Amino acid sequence: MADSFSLRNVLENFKSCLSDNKEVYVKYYISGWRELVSFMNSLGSVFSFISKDAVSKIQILENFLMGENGTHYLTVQSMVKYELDNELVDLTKRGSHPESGCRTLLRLHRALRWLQLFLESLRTSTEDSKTSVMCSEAYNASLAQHHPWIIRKAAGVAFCALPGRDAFFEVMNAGSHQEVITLLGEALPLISEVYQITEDLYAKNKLLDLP
Ligand SMILES: CCCCCCCC/C=C\CCCCCCCC(=O)N[C@@H](COP(=O)(O)O)[C@H](O)/C=C/CCCCCCCCCCCCC
Repeated sequence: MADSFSLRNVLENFKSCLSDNKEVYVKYYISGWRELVSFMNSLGSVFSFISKDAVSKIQILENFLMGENGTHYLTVQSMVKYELDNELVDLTKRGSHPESGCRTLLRLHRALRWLQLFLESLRTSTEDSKTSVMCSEAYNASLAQHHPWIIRKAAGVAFCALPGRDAFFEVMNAGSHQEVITLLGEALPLISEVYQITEDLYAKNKLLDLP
């Protein structure tokens, strides 16, 4: 299991995500995802196909942020404005901008909804709740509708390999079960706010169905 992972680090990144005027910093958004991916990697190779996809999307965004136009990628708001103003987004079908920042972040944004639902389910779970069931219910209510059959099947198989609730709480590395639950209660409003701000921005700009 990952020694360095801590739910607190995830919380800190999502806390740092929002600027005073409620813009979402790309830097902390992808740092939050990096933490989560390191956690997922510690769960075994059955999750590799998921973490590879997440890492490649994180990397695309990091490359934009570190690139010559990086100042436009400081926040999700500035990225959307820059890419739309400069016609850098494939809006209806994939073409000359297959890996725009907007479409790449949208994939992680949809996964953030899964995370929100899964963590809420964990927070309110009881001793006999099953992580595989919680994970799969969260997935079916969010990401699944954007995935083809083959990915849904593979994800279902991976969920069955999740550790039980007690082991899961242990690897979150945030103290006793009660402390983990308290921390989840602090993290969830932050994650939800980042999710909602991004959702509203994408909806306003008609970007929620980018190919
Ligand atoms: C606080 C600790 C507890 C929670 C720990 C959660 C750790 C989760 C870490 C990462 C989650 C993975 C994020 C996955 C992003 C998927 C993005 C996506 O939808 N990609 C698909 C579409 O991309 P394009 O083809 O359009 O470029 C792509 O096809 C997906 C491929 C891989 C399969 C994705 C399955 C997603 C399942 C999400 C649940 C992860 C379960 C982990 C359980 C700990």
